[in-house]
Amino acid sequence: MRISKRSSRCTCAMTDFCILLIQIRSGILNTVFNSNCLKLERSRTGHPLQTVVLLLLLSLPNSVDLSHQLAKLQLTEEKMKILVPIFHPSQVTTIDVSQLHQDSHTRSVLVKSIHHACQEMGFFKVINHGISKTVTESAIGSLSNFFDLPMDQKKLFSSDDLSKPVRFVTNSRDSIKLYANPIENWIDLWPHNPTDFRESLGRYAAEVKRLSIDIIGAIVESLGLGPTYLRSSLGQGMQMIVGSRYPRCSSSSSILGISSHTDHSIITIILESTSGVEIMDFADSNAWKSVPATDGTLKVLVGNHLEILSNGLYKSVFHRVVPNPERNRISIGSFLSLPMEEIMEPAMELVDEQHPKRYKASSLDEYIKFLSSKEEKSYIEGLKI
Ligand SMILES: O=C(O)CCC(=O)C(=O)O
Ligand SMILES: [Fe+2]
Repeated sequence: MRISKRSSRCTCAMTDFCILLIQIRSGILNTVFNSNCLKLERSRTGHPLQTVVLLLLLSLPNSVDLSHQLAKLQLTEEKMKILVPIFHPSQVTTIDVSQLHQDSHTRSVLVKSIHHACQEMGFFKVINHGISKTVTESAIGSLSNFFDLPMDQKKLFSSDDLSKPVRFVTNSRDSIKLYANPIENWIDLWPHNPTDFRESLGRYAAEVKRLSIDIIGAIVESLGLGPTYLRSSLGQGMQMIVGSRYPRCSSSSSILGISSHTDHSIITIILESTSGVEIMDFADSNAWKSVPATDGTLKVLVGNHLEILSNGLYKSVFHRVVPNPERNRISIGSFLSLPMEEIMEPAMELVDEQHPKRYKASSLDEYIKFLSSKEEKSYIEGLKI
């Protein structure tokens, strides 16, 4: 393993607090230098890592055999893992959903935070969202039991047709897509093995749909559109549930669970058994940063159809998934959109002479057709005017 330093001058003293951004991919350690100064991020436990990392880096000539250095410093894979960059907690907005229903002042403070998070980061976390641990744990548990089934049973749900309401796919992860709203239209197509699959996943799907509608209410308000904007359509909106299992994979492997993409939805809500989501920080030279999973917390991501609605004020967030080196990772993404044929277009209230329409109208149906085409441009790029 070899590394070349872009700058050999480090202006930091050993005692300085700097942030070192290290990414371990393809067995290569990339150090990112900022203003000629090593930047050192706090570990997940909150302890600065400058001693160990600066010892490592200050001992490096321009090009060194890093494995040897790591061995010398006894930097095991376990220790290296905590060096993957994470968003500083102060950068990540956490919305206490229970407070959205308190007095109007409290709501408007939260709506402002949501506006900031959607505009600056493209995602936020939610706590006190009203979905109980029993519901989330049994959804994750049933899904995990489904993935444990022999491949021939899971493959009963495989298809080349991307528009199938239930579709199992196996590649760098196992995943199953389930259309989920209105649930009575689809649930009979879902797997019935394990026997509690429909009940556990169905319950979670219903609760996360309610939560999504609530959050979209606050998001449209944050755009100045009034909290009931879209609401009547969303009740009948298309909700896709995508359950995934990412096999445990060494952190030195180059395999990604899912590569960089944006979601088609208005918003996506992610429930996960363990960390793995990385978000592109466009305020920091498009660096990939992880957003560690925390118990009881869900992640909310801005999707393409919200980018369209907001006329580009909120951008759909680039994200990817990195497998966990210690255990399999199970996640459940809930993607809420308007009903299949209904078009999403920039809100008229956000379009004027200074802010001309920046996106063509598009429906979910068109997105699915787009997926089946071999178009090179991304869906959202193709809609830009
Ligand atoms: O597994 C996850 O946490 C996210 C999955 C995802 O980004 C997707 O299915 O679009
Ligand atoms: Fe995604």
